[in-house]
Amino acid sequence: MWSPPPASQQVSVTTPVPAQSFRFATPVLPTPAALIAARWLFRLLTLVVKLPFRFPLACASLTASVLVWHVFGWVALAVVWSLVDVGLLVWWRRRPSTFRRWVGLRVLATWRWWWVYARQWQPVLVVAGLAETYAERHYLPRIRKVTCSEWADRVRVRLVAGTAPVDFENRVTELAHGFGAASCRVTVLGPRDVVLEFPRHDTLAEPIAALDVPAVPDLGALPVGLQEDGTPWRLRLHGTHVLVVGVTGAGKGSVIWSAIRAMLPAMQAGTAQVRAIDPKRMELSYGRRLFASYADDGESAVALLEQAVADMRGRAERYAGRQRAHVPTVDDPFVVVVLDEVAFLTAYHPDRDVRRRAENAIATLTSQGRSVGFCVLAALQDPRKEVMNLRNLFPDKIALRLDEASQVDMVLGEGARERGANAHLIDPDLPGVAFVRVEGSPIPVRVRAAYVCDDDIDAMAAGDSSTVKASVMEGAA
Ligand SMILES: Nc1ncnc2c1ncn2[C@@H]1O[C@H](COP(=O)(O)OP(=O)(O)OP(=O)(O)O)[C@@H](O)[C@H]1O
Repeated sequence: MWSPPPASQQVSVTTPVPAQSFRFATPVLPTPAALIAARWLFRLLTLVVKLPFRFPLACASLTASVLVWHVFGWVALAVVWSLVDVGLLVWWRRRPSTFRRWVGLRVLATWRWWWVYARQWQPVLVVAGLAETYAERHYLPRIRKVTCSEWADRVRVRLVAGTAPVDFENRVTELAHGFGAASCRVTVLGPRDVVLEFPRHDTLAEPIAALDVPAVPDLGALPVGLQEDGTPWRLRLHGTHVLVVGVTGAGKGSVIWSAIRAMLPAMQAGTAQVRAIDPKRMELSYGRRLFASYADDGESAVALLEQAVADMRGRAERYAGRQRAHVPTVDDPFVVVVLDEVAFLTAYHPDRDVRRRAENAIATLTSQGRSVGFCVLAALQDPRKEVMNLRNLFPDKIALRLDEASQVDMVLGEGARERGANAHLIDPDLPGVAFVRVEGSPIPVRVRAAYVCDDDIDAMAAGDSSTVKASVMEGAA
């Protein structure tokens, strides 16, 4: 006997008809072989046309070689190439730096483009989640160019339309590991145009000796060390406040001393002065003679801070309605209050009154001192709010080696760790290495402070010592 199919038995007459009751499937048609061949031919032609633009030197050499061989024979070709080789050898011996720039680094870039990036591009990007899919087709960001500098590879990338550079910024760790580099930095050049920078070796692995003292210090850009790309790391003090954060032994002292050293001629001329607070009595006491005032216990530190606040207010009153910016002079010097281990005053001091007064004074100086020529340069081990709730009053921060990953964003601002500022992973054997944000760029830069040893501080304190004089002359040159 006939019985209805089981499915129809389950559907009641009142059940609404689902929207998907009819499904249209895209018909699958076999692509004609001629079309596939035409497509491959088109690709080949595009490659042939693009090749001379991409590798002009290699294509020109190949074409010239073929012509010489065709017209004059293989002996002539061998002679020409021997002469070229001798020429290159002479160039390399006589001008190694230009040879390296024009030949060495270009050959290296071609090799790295092919061996490291082109070969591994697809797997690394797919696994890192940077490949996009739309209408069942896969889209990959495209490598436009690979160039090499002395220390890093720069891979210029064209993004897939509809994606953003932040996708790459959030995957810097995956990219660095994927391409066998220690780190990866993303720089945005324009719409859909980014550069990925992969260091080939650590340029900051060796300690940097104390830098030459500049003859005329620029208080807005004091040389205190080197950036990862080998250019000077310049620290701005005039018009800002700086917080240096790092665990014990991270090298906070080297940042402070490098800044003081770079200001030395201005201090000697009387247009800048340093007032130092040194609760540990280990860091700044050594160069005590250099400072306009010095304090090493709670009471005297608070007195020093309150005096700075009073001086700042006096200056602000004089300037009111007459002058909007501070220009360092002997009468109105630029004042830097250096505070080693600021948490001693704001969190650890047993006297509550000292803590409260210190916090008030630091907050007043950092919120009102910039425009009248007062700067606070403070060092701190633990950046958590319970220890130091004034950290947001410091516009510029330096992250030396930190204890925990979560502290990176506390110091350098949100997103810094995602953009590659792995301050918690800095090698303990590299004191003085830090991440900073330089003006005008959201990308953290890796830097290393120069190490100012006790002899350098002695020479600085002596003032007229030959060491400092010599470096002043070199700086001027
Ligand atoms: N820039 C640097 N380059 C090379 N070595 C450095 C550098 N800075 C510091 N060091 C070395 O690391 C040691 C510790 O540095 P430093 O005292 O400056 O650290 P710190 O962060 O101030 O530590 P703490 O908070 O305990 O005072 C120094 O004695 C020195 O040997």
